[in-house]
Amino acid sequence: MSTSKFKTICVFCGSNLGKQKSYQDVAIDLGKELVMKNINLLYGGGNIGLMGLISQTVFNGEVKPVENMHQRKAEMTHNADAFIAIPGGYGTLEELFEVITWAQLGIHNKPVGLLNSNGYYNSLLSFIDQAVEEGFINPSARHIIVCASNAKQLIQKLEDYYPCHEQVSSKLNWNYEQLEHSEKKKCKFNLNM
Ligand SMILES: C/C(=C\CNc1ncnc2c1ncn2[C@@H]1O[C@H](COP(=O)(O)O)[C@@H](O)[C@H]1O)CO
Repeated sequence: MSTSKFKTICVFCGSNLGKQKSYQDVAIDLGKELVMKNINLLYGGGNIGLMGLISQTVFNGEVKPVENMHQRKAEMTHNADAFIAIPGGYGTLEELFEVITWAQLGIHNKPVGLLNSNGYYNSLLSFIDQAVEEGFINPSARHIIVCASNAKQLIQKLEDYYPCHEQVSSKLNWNYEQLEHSEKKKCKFNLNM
């Protein structure tokens, strides 16, 4: 069993299974990768859809009852070392954008990964690029999202990204352009820019 920089990763994922088997495969693959790297899974708590699949793959773990959605999200954000979104619907998107927004505001400095299985998130990523082009998303904040098409690669990227991420967010509140040259170089490498 290998180890990771992350003790706990929070996964946002669909309460539906999706129409293609590849979406189910990605939930199972991510679950296996977490087990292999000895990383705890934190997730919404439902036993349906991709949520159910990933939790069955990882464990029959502790269930912590919460009062409401807000408390659940606060617990998830507080207790995770990193976040990963896999395919899902409105709930998944809402959770993903919330942690991105909080990273942008400097509320947390935990890495955020997007598991773009089967190109599921291609159109979302194109939209975000358009929002950057149109001046609504800061180019430095575009790089809050770390993408990969498989679980192993994504966790590796998030681990590589970790020190650089802390540098960017704590020193400069995500203003990449103001980084020292040496820091920029390191970020370019880590963020695949
Ligand atoms: C209470 C039960 C099922 C109700 N469904 C959910 N339970 C827990 N978490 C959920 C549930 N539905 C959505 N979520 C959260 O949103 C994400 C999935 O939403 P999507 O719209 O399907 O993308 C997921 O990450 C959850 O955190 C009985 O178990």
